Amino acid sequence: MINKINDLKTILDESDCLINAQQIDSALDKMAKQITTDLADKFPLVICVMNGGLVPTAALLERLSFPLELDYVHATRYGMETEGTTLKWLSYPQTEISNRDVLIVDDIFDQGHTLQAIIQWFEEQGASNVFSATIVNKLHDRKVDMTPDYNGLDVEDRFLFGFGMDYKGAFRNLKGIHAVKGC
Ligand SMILES: O=P(O)(O)OC[C@H]1O[C@H](OP(=O)(O)OP(=O)(O)O)[C@H](O)[C@@H]1O
Ligand SMILES: Nc1nc2[nH]cnc2c(=O)[nH]1
Repeated sequence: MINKINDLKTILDESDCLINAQQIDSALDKMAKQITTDLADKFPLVICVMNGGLVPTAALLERLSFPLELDYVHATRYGMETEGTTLKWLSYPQTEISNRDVLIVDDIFDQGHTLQAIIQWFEEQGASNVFSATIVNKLHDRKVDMTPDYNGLDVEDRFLFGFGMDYKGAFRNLKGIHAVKGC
């Protein structure tokens, strides 16, 4: 365990902080304004995509002051790895979805397979509209054929952690977004 903690400290020390807490805050403020304009009268069902969506969802929710409901899905494509594989669903929402306006919140839009599959599932359950929001969009050309309705910031194509995103399970708690040295 001591070795693991020391390794993680080295990863953090050697990382590059690409986006700081203030930049995230102002991106969230802008997203919340747009979301309020679009959804304030729709009593949306906000869906947190666990685990990475936990911190972003909480940060977004405290900026939304209209009636909404909250639920979550737990789906993972990366697990403890830095390369994604097939999406594993670990938990489905309990709230009735048909005829609801749904807003899915996640930390990152990377290749987009996770968000695309989750949106498709909600559409199949009869949601009236499915919107999606991510804090960061990674810039590369390996994407699915869709983009989130709301995105905070674009970021370079490196392995990221912080503000919900993990490095081998750690660092979801960081206020900024960091990139692993050399990745
Ligand atoms: O756009 P994609 O290439 O599909 O990747 C994005 C997804 O990857 C991460 O989840 P992960 O599978 O690591 O699970 P986690 O949320 O528990 O970290 C992240 O939280 C997104 O849900
Ligand atoms: N932690 C983390 N999860 C991801 N899922 C997809 N891309 C990333 C990334 O860069 N970092």
